[in-house]
Formats: sequence, C-alpha cells, structure tokens
Amino acid sequence: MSFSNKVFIVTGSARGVGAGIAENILQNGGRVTISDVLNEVGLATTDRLAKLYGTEKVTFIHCDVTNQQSFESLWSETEKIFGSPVQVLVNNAGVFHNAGWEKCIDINLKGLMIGNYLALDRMGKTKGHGLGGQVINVASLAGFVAGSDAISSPYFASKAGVISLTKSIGNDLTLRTEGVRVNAICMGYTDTGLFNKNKQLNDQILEEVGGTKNLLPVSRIVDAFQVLMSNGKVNGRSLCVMANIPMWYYPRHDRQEIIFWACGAKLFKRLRPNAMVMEPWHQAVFFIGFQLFLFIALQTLWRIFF
Ligand SMILES: NC(=O)C1=CN([C@@H]2O[C@H](COP(=O)(O)OP(=O)(O)OC[C@H]3O[C@@H](n4cnc5c(N)ncnc54)[C@H](O)[C@@H]3O)[C@@H](O)[C@H]2O)C=CC1
Ligand SMILES: CCCCC/C=C\C=C\C(=O)C/C=C\C/C=C\CCCC(=O)O
Repeated sequence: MSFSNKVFIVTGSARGVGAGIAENILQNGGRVTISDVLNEVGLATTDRLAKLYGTEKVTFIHCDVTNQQSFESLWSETEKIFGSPVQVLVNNAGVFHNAGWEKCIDINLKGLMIGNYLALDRMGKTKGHGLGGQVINVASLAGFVAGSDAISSPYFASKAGVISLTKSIGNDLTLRTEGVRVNAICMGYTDTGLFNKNKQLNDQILEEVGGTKNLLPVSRIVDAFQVLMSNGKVNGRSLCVMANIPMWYYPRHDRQEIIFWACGAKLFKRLRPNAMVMEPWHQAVFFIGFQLFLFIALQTLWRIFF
C-alpha cells in the first residue's frame, strides 16, 4: 500500500514493534515521527532510517505518552516539521508489569487514552483539521485472556482496557462526526526487547502456562498494521495475530454474547425458579445442550431438504 507522503506518528518507536512499523511506513512512501522516552535509542533508529529513506521523511521527537503536554507538543512539532497534518497515530508505547503496576496502567492505558483523545481533537471534523484519519492501538492477546498470576495482572488489565476503549471510541457515531477510525492490534508473544529482556524467566513461564513456543516476528505485526491501513472500512475492531495461522478479527458486538448467556439464565429460571445464581457448571450444560440442539436441528433440516 502506498502512503504517498502521509504523515504518521508512532509512539514508543525507538525499537521493537514501533520501529518495525515506522520502517514499513517509510518503505511505503510515508513520513513518520519516531517518538520515545529513550532519546539515544530513538535517535540511533532515526539516523539509520534517515540514511535509508531520506532525512526529510523521518524525525525523532522525545515524548512521554503519560504527559498530556508532551503528547500535544509531539503532535504540533510533527506538523511543523513536515508541514502537513498528521493523518495516522499508532499508539504503540508500552511496558510490562515489571515496571510497576501504576506505571504499567499509566503508560499502557492512560497514555493511550491521551493519544486517542488528542487524535480526535486534532484530526476530527469538529475541532481538528477535518481530514479525518486513523488511530491504531497496539493492544495484545493478553487483553482477552486471564494472566497466570497476580503480579502480571496489571499488564493484562491494561490491555483489556485498550481493547474496550478501542471498541467504544471506534463507533459509527465517532466515524460519522469526526471521520476518525480506531482499531487495535492484538498479538501474542512477539520477538522484541520487551519479551527478550527476561528471556530465561519468560521461557520458563511460557512453559508453565503452555503458551506457544513460536514467537511472532515483528514483521507479522507490521503485516497486521498494513491490513488495518488498507482496509478502509473496519472500525472499533481488534485484529488478532497468532503464530502460524491467518489473522482474524475478534467479534465486535460482545452484546450478542451477553444475550446468549441471558437466554441461558432465562431457561435456567424455568428449571430452578428459586435459584439465585446460574453456576459455571450449569452454564457448561447449557452450552453443550445448545450445541447439541443446533446439531440435531441442522441434521433434521438436511434430511427434509436433501
Ligand atoms: N513483545 C511482546 O511479546 C508483545 C508486545 N505487545 C505490545 O507491543 C507494544 C510494543 O512492545 P515491544 O516492541 O515488544 O516492546 P519494546 O520495549 O521493545 O518497545 C516499547 C517502547 O515503548 C517505549 N516506552 C515506554 N514507556 C514510554 C512512555 N512513557 N512514553 C513513550 N514511550 C515509552 C519504550 O522505551 C520502548 O522503546 C507494547 O504496547 C506491548 O505491550 C503486545 C503483545 C506482545
Ligand atoms: C509470560 C511473560 C512473558 C513476558 C513477555 C513480555 C511481553 C509480553 C507481552 C504480551 O502482550 C503477551 C501476549 C499475549 C499473552 C496472552 C495470550 C497468548 C496466547 C497465545 C499464545 O500462546 O501465544
């Protein structure tokens, strides 16, 4: 996909996934601001990319995503340097729980919210340049599953928050009124510094929780970024990326799931009118019963019509 001089901001892009996405933007003719709290690493990455793709295409700006002012000046500086409005924000900056739970929530969730609201303000039709644009939030499969212990729970919770935020901000009304689409990338374990910092420990944990041994290469996350950039319709979606299988979109309307379980509870009320709660094993019976019902109904229809 050609980005023909489009201006992008990628947060936390001094290294890892963010640096991979920034390079892909340049390879496709876009312009990008690399931003991070790591000045030295950020400048080194920017130098390397500037030599390959041109100094006018890439710049580095220090930004701590947890700081509103810092984010605002990242945006304004980017537009000043490139002389064009920003059209895509990739909220990629993140830390694992070993940074401390408050920092983890601050960077992964609060920082990302600052980015999302700023993007609506600056790119939207109501207050911003009005051209609209895209926000891509880097979440994780961790946002859908349970963590393995209390210590890692802030990381899992922060990513669940990102997925929820993406679903809610990326709605039809925002798209109509602001012209901004918001989607998320949810990948499994990926081969970057964040993962490899405690590789021995992480491999051991992965062994225990039975996680995949196949780390995703950064190039797969870059592919996911390309998929979201080239699909002009998706909004409020989470694109899931796992090793060795095609990417897939997590269903957008979780409401259907609530309706399904509420129907189960209604049926349960008929069987046990005085029960206060439908226990998980009741739910399991309902689920299996529902599958059996579907199977028999389909078989009967098949016999009638064929
Ligand atoms: N590596 C993995 O297994 C997975 C990573 N992710 C997510 O992908 C994103 C990128 O992670 P990686 O590239 O793996 O890690 P990384 O550690 O290589 O890159 C993260 C970058 O964010 C920067 N950063 C941290 N705090 C910041 C702040 N306050 N303001 C601005 N930048 C800040 C770091 O300096 C670093 O350069 C993160 O959001 C992470 O949660 C999601 C799933 C799996
Ligand atoms: C177990 C600790 C490893 C530390 C790795 C560092 C960063 C990891 C970041 C993540 O976001 C983890 C991503 C996904 C976890 C959730 C489910 C994975 C299920 C699929 C699989 O087995 O790969």
